[in-house]
Amino acid sequence: MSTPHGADSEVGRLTTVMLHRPGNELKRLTPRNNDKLLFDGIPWVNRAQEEHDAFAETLRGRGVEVLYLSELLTETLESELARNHAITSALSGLHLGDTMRRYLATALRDKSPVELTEILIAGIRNDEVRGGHGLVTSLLDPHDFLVDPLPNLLFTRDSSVWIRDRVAVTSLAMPARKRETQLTELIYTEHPRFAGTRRIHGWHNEHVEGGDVLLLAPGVVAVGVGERTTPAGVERLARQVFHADLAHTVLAVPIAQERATMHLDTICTMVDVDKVVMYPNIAHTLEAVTVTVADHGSDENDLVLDVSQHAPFLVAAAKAMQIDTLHQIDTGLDPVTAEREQWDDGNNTLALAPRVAVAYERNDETNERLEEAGIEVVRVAGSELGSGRGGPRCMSCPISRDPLPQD
Ligand SMILES: NC(=O)NCCC[C@H](N)C(=O)O
Repeated sequence: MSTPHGADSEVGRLTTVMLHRPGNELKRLTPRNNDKLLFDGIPWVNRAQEEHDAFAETLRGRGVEVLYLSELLTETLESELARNHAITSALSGLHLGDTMRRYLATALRDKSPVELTEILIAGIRNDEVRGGHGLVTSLLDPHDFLVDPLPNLLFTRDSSVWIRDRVAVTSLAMPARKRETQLTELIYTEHPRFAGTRRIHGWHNEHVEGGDVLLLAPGVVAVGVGERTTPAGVERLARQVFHADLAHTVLAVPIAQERATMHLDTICTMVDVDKVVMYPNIAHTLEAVTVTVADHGSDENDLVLDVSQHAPFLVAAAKAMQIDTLHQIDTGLDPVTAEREQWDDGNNTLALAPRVAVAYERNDETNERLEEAGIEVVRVAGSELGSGRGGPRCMSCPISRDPLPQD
């Protein structure tokens, strides 16, 4: 029997989370490729691992079961079907050519689940391959990747998101991250722990990234629309959650298409049932479009959506959540500190329960604001982890949260 999983809020007591401990994929980053691979610097890998281990230990210390994506993947790859599937998808890139694709397919089939996991995550560089040489490899640079490394797998938030008892495998927008969802989809499809889990969305659908999806309250889902999640992505997700009866309201929240605000959770996260920590420099201009069901129709595509005018985000959110006010706690102190701490993921907190949130220790002012508002701040180090531009929420995919207590 598989364990029931799922979450219907951002702040219900966190019981199980999926993390990815950064590994050799981070050692692939160089000053030549870090922009393309979506890192703002070259992390010191050992220190990043220490910081990540401390983060995981903090969660365990609070009673959270920590699952590692790489361990789930290795267990998944015990199945020959899953192994073949993983190899075929990893080698589907059109840059490989038939000669190298054939060579790698044969070579990878001989690898153990542990070795294959490592290769799927850390990638393969042209100069690391002994056979299969031909036209393509002689024209590629020795440092070019035949299979791209996945340094952003660290941010498990983005490649899948649980909405009630369903998991949405997302569809990542940036080329450097596309392969991540091949792995999450495989885990959720083939790993025995997730047997029987029903899925929505998928990597072949319109772009939706987990960092844009906030479960504001049971039945209310906010979705940022900007650099990553597209307008068509939020429409697809809305159709699916309404059709599966996972929510009654979706709030589509336009955010600036910039790196600093790549996901909704870079500017706003929940720390209590009625409190968000939010970037004040945009708080007053942030808007939302409220989407509900006008007619369920006979299937997902036939469902008719009711779409409101744009309204202030905090007002639209409170209305959908049926609360008087969604309170805002500001990032930083003054606009410049706020900008610095927003960049360093001051907004990107991970709630462990109502009024308990994990945050990067470096964001002194934001953490003080949170404490003044009655939030327990569980501080973790992120000097190296932060170079990928993600904080505690980005680095965690909640697999189970307790339902919120009824009052
Ligand atoms: N939810 C998040 O904001 N995730 C952080 C993703 C950072 C990663 N380097 C990226 O650019 O996609």
